[in-house]
Amino acid sequence: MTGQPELAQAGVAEAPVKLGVENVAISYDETTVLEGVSFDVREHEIFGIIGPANAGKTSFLKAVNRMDMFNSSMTVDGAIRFNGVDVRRVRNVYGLRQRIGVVFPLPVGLPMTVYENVALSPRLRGIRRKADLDVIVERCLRRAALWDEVKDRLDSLGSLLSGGQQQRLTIARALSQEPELLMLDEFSIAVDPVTTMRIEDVLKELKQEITIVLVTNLVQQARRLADRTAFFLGGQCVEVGVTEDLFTGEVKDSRTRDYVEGRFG
Ligand SMILES: Nc1ncnc2c1ncn2[C@@H]1O[C@H](COP(=O)(O)OP(=O)(O)OP(=O)(O)O)[C@@H](O)[C@H]1O
Repeated sequence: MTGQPELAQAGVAEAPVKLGVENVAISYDETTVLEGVSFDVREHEIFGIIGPANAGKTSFLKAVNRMDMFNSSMTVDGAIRFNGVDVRRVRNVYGLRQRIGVVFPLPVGLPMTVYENVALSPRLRGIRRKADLDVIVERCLRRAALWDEVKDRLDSLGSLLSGGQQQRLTIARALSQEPELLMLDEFSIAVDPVTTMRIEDVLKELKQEITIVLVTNLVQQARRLADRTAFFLGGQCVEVGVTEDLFTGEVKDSRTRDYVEGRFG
């Protein structure tokens, strides 16, 4: 757990806890891939999670989003509280997922047009007027730094866009849910550096409105964006700290310094 001075330094001290993680362990069948993970993500914080492959980062996001429901081999122990309520006690998982948007590394385009990909969620929320949907679709596509490239082909299938465009479409789709918490898993894997920077700018703006958990293999991306960062390694959360501290050597565990300095991973 992080102490209050750290929170104050990261500028998130006063914010309520959005995601409370307590002693979480995740296993697939008999194999434990993550254990003993505890931290709080505060409202309007960008909370980074860094760590090498197989550290358990994606599994953690899946547990928050209750994907264990669809994978009988996946077991989650401990508590993950969203707005104070354990996600495993939430009956309406569909409703939970509306409030927690997730963008996974490889784009998963729904077999729909660009427009419908983004309009689907607002429609399901009951927004029917075309003019209202148009405004939402444009806003989400602009925020995902995609509007200029697709504004003349909104009726094309999303699957016909390039890989990087599809990735941005998944971001636009996640934003169209108006989530309270947005979790991004290596969103820039298929996106060029210029577009990555544009999306990073959007995330900085978005944190005024929502909370963001950012899993990234790019440690400098965590440095640019995250208020606090957790370092996962080999299925454990080695430490949580103010991001800038982790990059200036003020670490509790020397493995964190070695990782951010590129000595392994
Ligand atoms: N559905 C699954 N069934 C069985 N094992 C899994 C499953 N998903 C992940 N694992 C295992 O869990 C461990 C952690 O994987 P996870 O994807 O959570 O790590 P990660 O830190 O996100 O890695 P990367 O950066 O490579 O995406 C790995 O050993 C992986 O093989």
